[in-house]
Amino acid sequence: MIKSPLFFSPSLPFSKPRAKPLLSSFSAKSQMGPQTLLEFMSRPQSDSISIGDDLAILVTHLQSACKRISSVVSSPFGSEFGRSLAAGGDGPVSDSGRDKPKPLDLVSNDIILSSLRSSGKVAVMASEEDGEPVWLTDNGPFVVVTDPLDGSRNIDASIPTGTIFGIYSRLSELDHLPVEEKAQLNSLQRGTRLLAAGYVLYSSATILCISFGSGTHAFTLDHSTGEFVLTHPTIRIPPRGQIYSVNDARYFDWPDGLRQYIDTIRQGKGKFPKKYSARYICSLVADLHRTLMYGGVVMNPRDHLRLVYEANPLSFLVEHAGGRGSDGKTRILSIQPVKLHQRLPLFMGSSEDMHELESYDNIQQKVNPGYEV
Ligand SMILES: O=P(O)(O)OC[C@H]1O[C@](O)(COP(=O)(O)O)[C@@H](O)[C@@H]1O
Repeated sequence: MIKSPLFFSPSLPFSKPRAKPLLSSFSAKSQMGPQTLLEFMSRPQSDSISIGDDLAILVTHLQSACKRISSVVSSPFGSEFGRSLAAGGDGPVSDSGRDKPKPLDLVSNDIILSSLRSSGKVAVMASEEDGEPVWLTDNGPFVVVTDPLDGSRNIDASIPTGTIFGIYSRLSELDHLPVEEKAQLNSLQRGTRLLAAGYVLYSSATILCISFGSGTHAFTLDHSTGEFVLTHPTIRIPPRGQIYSVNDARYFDWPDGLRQYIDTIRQGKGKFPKKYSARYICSLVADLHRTLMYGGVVMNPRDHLRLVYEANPLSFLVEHAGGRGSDGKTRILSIQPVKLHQRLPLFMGSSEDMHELESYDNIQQKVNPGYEV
């Protein structure tokens, strides 16, 4: 049974979540209305997987953090508003080859960090916004990897953005190591070890998509109650789509294999004899969400996206929806990370489309002239 309170008070200005005391109170089937995320977590996922109280508490804190981020990104007062909500405000970030962060990235990072800290369940958080992982508490059972606000380069144009997260068990066999070392090693676990992963899409709707290792499920934020409610149970990505998603202004920097693949499916000459359409938002969570719904492939063929907190959590979701995530040669989840901000090409999508794409062999873009937009 859960002993600690499930909700910390996010004091949202526009919608107040109805605080409910304990996860155990959700174990009975909801009598009215759609199933909330809390109710969902109180049920066994499958014969082999049930979500323990500790993990449910952590996810509850994470979803509260994402509701706050949702308010921040949609606020007319922008980052000033976000700054006042965030626990620690912004601050200097060391550059270890990462892109220059925008203010709302930092605000979102602070919100996530503060929610993980107050959950009491997280030993270490590794974020896109921090040069090194942050150690939180020695006996926290979990490790969280996150990109707090992906796609923020487009935020001034109100393009959808997203939070990405992955949850691992803390490796207790490393407990004796110095803090910096165990923080690093805990954060560099292979994707196959993920316990859960998810994203939150901030778009016309705020959607939390999550997998605990048995199916991928999406919940939509009901602004009238402040609850995420189950709207897309057990998502199955269609085995074939008719959409490819890539920044094809880079066509002339692509290797032959990728060009041939795109040329072929555009003309309807691939294994699926229909002409494909292109869709590219340039916001990874939004492009992936559409791909999960409609099928097809979403890709960034150059070494740009990060293995630990982008490719792994998203590939976990795709695999549990019946699709595939790859770097063009290797299954993403099987790659051993060697550094926190490691970048790689990323291809995800419908199983048959991915199979066809990977059969072209030479699809990873090695040329990178340093694009400015
Ligand atoms: O410039 P490209 O290669 O099209 O990359 C776009 C991708 O970069 C991202 O913006 C992430 O990169 P940043 O973290 O540098 O913003 C994704 O959301 C998007 O899919």
